[in-house]
Amino acid sequence: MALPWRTFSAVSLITAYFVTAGYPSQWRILWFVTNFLAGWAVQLFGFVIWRVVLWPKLFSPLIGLPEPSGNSFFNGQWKIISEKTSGVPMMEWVNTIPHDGLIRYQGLFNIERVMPCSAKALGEVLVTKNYDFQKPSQMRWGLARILGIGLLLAEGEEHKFQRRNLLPAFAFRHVKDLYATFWKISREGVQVMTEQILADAAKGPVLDDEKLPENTAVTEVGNWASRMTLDIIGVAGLGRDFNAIHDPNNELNQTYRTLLAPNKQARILDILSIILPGWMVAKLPLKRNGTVSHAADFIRQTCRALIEEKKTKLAENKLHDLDILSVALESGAFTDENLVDQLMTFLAAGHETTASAMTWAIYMLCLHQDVQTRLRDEIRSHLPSLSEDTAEVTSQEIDHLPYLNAVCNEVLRYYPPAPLTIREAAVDTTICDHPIPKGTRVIIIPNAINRSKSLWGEDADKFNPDRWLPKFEGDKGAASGHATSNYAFLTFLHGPRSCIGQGFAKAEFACLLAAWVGRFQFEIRDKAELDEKNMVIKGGITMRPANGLWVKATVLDGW
Ligand code: HEM
Repeated sequence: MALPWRTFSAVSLITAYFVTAGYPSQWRILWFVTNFLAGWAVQLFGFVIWRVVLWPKLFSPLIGLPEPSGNSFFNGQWKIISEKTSGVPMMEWVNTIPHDGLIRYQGLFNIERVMPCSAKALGEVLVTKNYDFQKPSQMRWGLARILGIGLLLAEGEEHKFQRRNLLPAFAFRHVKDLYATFWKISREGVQVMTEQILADAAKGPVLDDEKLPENTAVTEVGNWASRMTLDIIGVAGLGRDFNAIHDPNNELNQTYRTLLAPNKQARILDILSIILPGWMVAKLPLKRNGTVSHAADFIRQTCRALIEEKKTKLAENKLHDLDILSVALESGAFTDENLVDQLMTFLAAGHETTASAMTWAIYMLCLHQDVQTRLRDEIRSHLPSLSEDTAEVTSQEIDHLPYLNAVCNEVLRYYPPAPLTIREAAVDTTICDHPIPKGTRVIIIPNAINRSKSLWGEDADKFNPDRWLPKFEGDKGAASGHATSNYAFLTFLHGPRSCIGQGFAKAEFACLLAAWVGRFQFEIRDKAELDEKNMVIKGGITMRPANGLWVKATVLDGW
């Protein structure tokens, strides 16, 4: 729906030129400007009538696809979409609107969106016709400032090249050697968290006149999770300890917190980018644009310095590190600037997502105390105590804890950290034989698909880690949570644009969760949040509790 401002300007210029050609020279500039503006206004009016009314209501080939009822005349379902968390209205639509794999809905200015909902439709968009569907240029512009044009934002041949050359760094044979690092940093994080909780508990553990049990304090877990995942991606991804665990004021940590904090101006810029080109939005004189530029410069500089360090080591033949950057650097496939873009991508894509998963895991364990106890029993009886400073864990030990993996998978299904993602048809194409015109927005919504009853069964809406455990010897369905298709679990997407860091993230998440649950007992601070409907969620690229997740954490003895 981006405004064709170049065409409008060209047509207005040409029209104004010819219309005013015979005017006396003293009036000519005034009439030229008036004609130019009038030309723009007429075209804009025509464009709005065509795009907002005529196309979506009378001409679009998408008319006739199942859609939610109660559209507003000009803004479709925008009110409900903007009020609720990303993907939440679609969670209801996917289960209540009868469909053959596609649902159409309209957003702001009736812009049409298509949501693939069946395994066949998702398979076409994500795998067989993957390169027919690209990330919209407006979205790429916005994100490229913080992520660089790394793997996440590259398209077509450039994407294929980058993916091929980065895949070895994320292969299991490589990631399995990183488990020891994940465990070491998880243990370090839990030690610092333990000290803080015991210190707060010693100050007088009182919450709204309620006396807390011994060794218990109130803490916000999202912040701890972000600091630990930032240090993990630092060491295991880039070979640098950012020290965010020990220093909450660490500049990189603060930079990401500022970028990701809910912000009115950021929301305005997002909405403007629906109609204006990305570069124009980035130049608007708003404070938020300055903050983003400043943050992006700092992140870019940090990444550049890291690459310089590694290159020096490589030149001196001293590069034997296991981190992802070292493997990518040794491949020799990337220029320095391209590596900077990749690092910026790994930093952002690789820490907030796992921190979101950790936050939702703790929330779910607060709501399901039986799951928390059962998980702790498994962890304490199979993994070395955190007090053993030199104890290491291997991929074998972590990957063979059935309940730990079941809980991790169920959290990732139930609260996917990236709730939705957007594609745009780059050519006229089809999904499930239905024509999809070039430019159509296709919205892939893990938040909705992961809870689709037609794919998961009637209990799709229930948090139940047991669905990931075998029901009998040799039960192959356990690996996919007993869903009817692999496409039912969309948390990391599928196909050539699926999350390249999936194996890394799952291992990191399992290590962190095991260390936290082995050491602490968690209870929700605000009892109202025991009802999920009362949990206010901040949507966006990743999904988190809007006001943080505040819990009562008790340091437990004996492990
Ligand atoms: C629980 C944690 C994570 C989740 C839920 C997650 C989810 C996703 C999703 C949904 C995508 C596809 C986005 C799109 O195409 O619109 C993606 C892509 C990507 N992720 Fe992750 N991610 C996680 C962790 C990580 C980690 C730890 C790394 C790096 C170390 C990483 C690196 C990437 C990269 C580079 C891409 C782009 C892949 C491509 O386009 O070829 N992610 N991730």
